[in-house]
Amino acid sequence: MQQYLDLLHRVLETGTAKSDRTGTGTRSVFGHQMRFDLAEGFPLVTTKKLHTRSIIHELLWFIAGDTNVQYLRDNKVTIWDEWADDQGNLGPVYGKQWRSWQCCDGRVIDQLTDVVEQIRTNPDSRRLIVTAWNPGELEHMALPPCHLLFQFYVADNRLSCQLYQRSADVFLGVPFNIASYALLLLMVAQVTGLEAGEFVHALGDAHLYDNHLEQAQKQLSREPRELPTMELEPSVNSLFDFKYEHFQLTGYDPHPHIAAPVAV
Ligand SMILES: Nc1nc(=O)c2c([nH]1)NC[C@@H]1CN(c3ccc(C(=O)N[C@@H](CCC(=O)O)C(=O)O)cc3)CN21
Ligand SMILES: O=c1ccn([C@H]2C[C@H](O)[C@@H](COP(=O)(O)O)O2)c(=O)[nH]1
Repeated sequence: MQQYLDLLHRVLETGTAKSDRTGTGTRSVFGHQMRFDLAEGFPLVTTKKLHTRSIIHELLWFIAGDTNVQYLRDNKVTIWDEWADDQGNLGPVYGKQWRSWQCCDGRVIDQLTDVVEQIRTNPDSRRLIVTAWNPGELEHMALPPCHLLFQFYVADNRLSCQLYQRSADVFLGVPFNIASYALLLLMVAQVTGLEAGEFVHALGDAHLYDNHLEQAQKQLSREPRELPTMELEPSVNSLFDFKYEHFQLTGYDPHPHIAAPVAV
């Protein structure tokens, strides 16, 4: 995961001090690209231990179209708790926009179902896009989407995916985001009968919060290790049939976890 360490290094060395909505303060750079070839292994940060259970459950929860944290709580995933209201609702966040985007003429669009169908039937399309940035609904969301638009691309029987992330918490959020989209790419590749190609990650405001700087330095002092392998149950042929038990991670041997406070 040299790509990730390069990003940490760039933000630490060249980032501009910038205030932010949470009042924490950040070091920030604007515009960064990372590329991960899934043939080289599953891109899970090895310089600190990541909680893959949270990453998998969060992705299954997005794909199910769910926007209430109850499913996450039932599975002991707490990463969205700070943003939920007292009923556990987050408003029309990712799950709603991916699976049931509401049009003003009353139609409801299932972008995920549509994009999988388009990859199968029209793989050369340059419109293989899912977007969560719904300006008409932003004010009702607990947090406007950070990973807000992704595009698929098929060439040489390989499926690639590029994500645009407007705002990136480099220490806590980004390792989750990379693993989550790499997993989504593996899942969509399997159900469309393609090989997984590259995950391309484009960042807008890429920042380290001021209370994550020591933790970032600590990671940079560690030697990256070999990437693990993620295997999916091969009999699953619909994106909506994946369950937690269908994912098997092997060969993950990270350095110890590094705790950091999340900016709310
Ligand atoms: N400031 C901020 N950063 C984020 O990354 C973020 C938000 N806010 N708000 C919405 C979601 C929630 N996400 C989060 C929230 C918390 C962790 C976190 O605390 N991670 C710890 C513990 C992991 C766990 O409990 O599973 C970590 O060490 O990775 C990660 C992603 C990503 N998003
Ligand atoms: O998937 C995610 C979700 C959120 N983040 C981070 C990026 C920012 O630090 C905050 C959001 O604050 P804004 O003021 O709305 O930009 O959450 C992330 O990195 N990844």
